[in-house]
Amino acid sequence: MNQRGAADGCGEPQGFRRHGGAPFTVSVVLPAGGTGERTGLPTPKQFCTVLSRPLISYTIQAFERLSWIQHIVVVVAGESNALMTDIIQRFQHTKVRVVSGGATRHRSIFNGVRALDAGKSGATPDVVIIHDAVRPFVEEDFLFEIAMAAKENGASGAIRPLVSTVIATSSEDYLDHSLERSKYRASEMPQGFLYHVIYQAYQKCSEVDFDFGTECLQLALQHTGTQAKLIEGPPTLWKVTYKRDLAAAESIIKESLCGSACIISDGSERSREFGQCLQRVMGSFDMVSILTVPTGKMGTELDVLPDVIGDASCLSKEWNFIQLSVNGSGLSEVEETVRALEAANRALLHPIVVVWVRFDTSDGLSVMETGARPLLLVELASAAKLQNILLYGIHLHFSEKDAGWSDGSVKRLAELTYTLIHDRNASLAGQMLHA
Ligand SMILES: Nc1ccn([C@@H]2O[C@H](COP(=O)(O)OP(=O)(O)OP(=O)(O)O)[C@@H](O)[C@H]2O)c(=O)n1
Ligand SMILES: O=P(O)(O)OC[C@@H](O)[C@@H](O)[C@@H](O)CO
Repeated sequence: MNQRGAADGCGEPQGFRRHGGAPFTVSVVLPAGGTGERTGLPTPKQFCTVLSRPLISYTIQAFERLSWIQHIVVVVAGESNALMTDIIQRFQHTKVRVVSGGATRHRSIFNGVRALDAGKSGATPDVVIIHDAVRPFVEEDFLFEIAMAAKENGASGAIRPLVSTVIATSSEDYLDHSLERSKYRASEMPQGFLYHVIYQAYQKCSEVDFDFGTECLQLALQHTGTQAKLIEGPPTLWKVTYKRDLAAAESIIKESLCGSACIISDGSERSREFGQCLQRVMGSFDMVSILTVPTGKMGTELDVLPDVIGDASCLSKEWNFIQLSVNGSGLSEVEETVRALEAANRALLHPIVVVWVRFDTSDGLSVMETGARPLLLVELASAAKLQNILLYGIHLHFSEKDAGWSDGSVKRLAELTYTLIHDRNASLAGQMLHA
């Protein structure tokens, strides 16, 4: 059984290690030197923002979080070098080096491969993974398979079934013949190579290869006789090519961020009961995990909340927060939650949602109706938005005379809360909605 290396005592990733065998090292080249013409956008697609973060940052994150990846070389056009350096700093990316790209994808990739040569990066990797920077959705398990297959076969590549039949056209654009689709596959990324295989392949490349080629696996076969092992990958390997793909990427990322929520009660009995009722209803919204943290224990010290927020080891990074307050002001506690999130730097990589649910049972005109409270919420939300924290308010009123909240009102509240968490609409931040 192969083991994925963990960082050794000095924090250096070990790379892969077979039982009793020598570990081998893996580094990555992310070609990102293109202009993204097919999107029709002025900004190259790898730098287009998705949920307030450049697309390339998601791809880098997919690799840097793996302890067995040693170095990540991002290859960008010369004019994007400063932008790329800023992205690395802003999103605190690690293991990343930036090198200049070339006029074509192959030229960019070769620049990246050369940058991994011993003299430049401290150690030539045994295996290099090449992955288009505009393919942000790549999972560790598949990368593991590609790297192992490259180690064992010299080269490996991701493939996917064709979704359209491939045809050959005559010089006058008539049908010449069509290919039997079942015999062909689409070549995708990631691809893996023994370092010396891809290095030699590029050294022997012709200018035609460099200027018109699109397939690294073919170069390895043609110039080094290395036949790549092909592995069918998941459908998530698709490449952002057109403008619509950016919208699709944002939708996928939003889905990945709304799988969990932390319900924070204000410690009162009513709030605890309501939190449990809301948890039950929210559970039907396939919220993967919900945690109720009574703020009563937190009091002014908030000794529990920072533990919950800061303890990323047991909490996914995608916590969303639903803060309940019954009759009390609640806004000061919401402010404490926002401060704790800021202190834990939890919104660095994606916007975090805090939904303040204020329900009151007063029969008179509550402060909410007077409009005094919403102003404070707007101010708090404006400041929070600067920290990538989206704060929304929902007001729910029911009379003490009622037996309690109706299932209908809780369901309505749950639907509204889930929508705010899912959509993460920055324009609605600070608004006090009514369930
Ligand atoms: N000279 C180039 C051209 C492309 N790429 C990179 O190769 C990957 C896949 O290429 P593609 O999807 O074709 O990107 P673009 O060339 O930018 O797209 P277009 O053809 O629409 O301009 C992208 O991450 C792109 O940035 C590169 O590093 N250097
Ligand atoms: O062809 P494009 O320049 O759009 O993108 C490059 C892709 O072709 C490439 O990533 C895979 O086909 C694998 O080689």
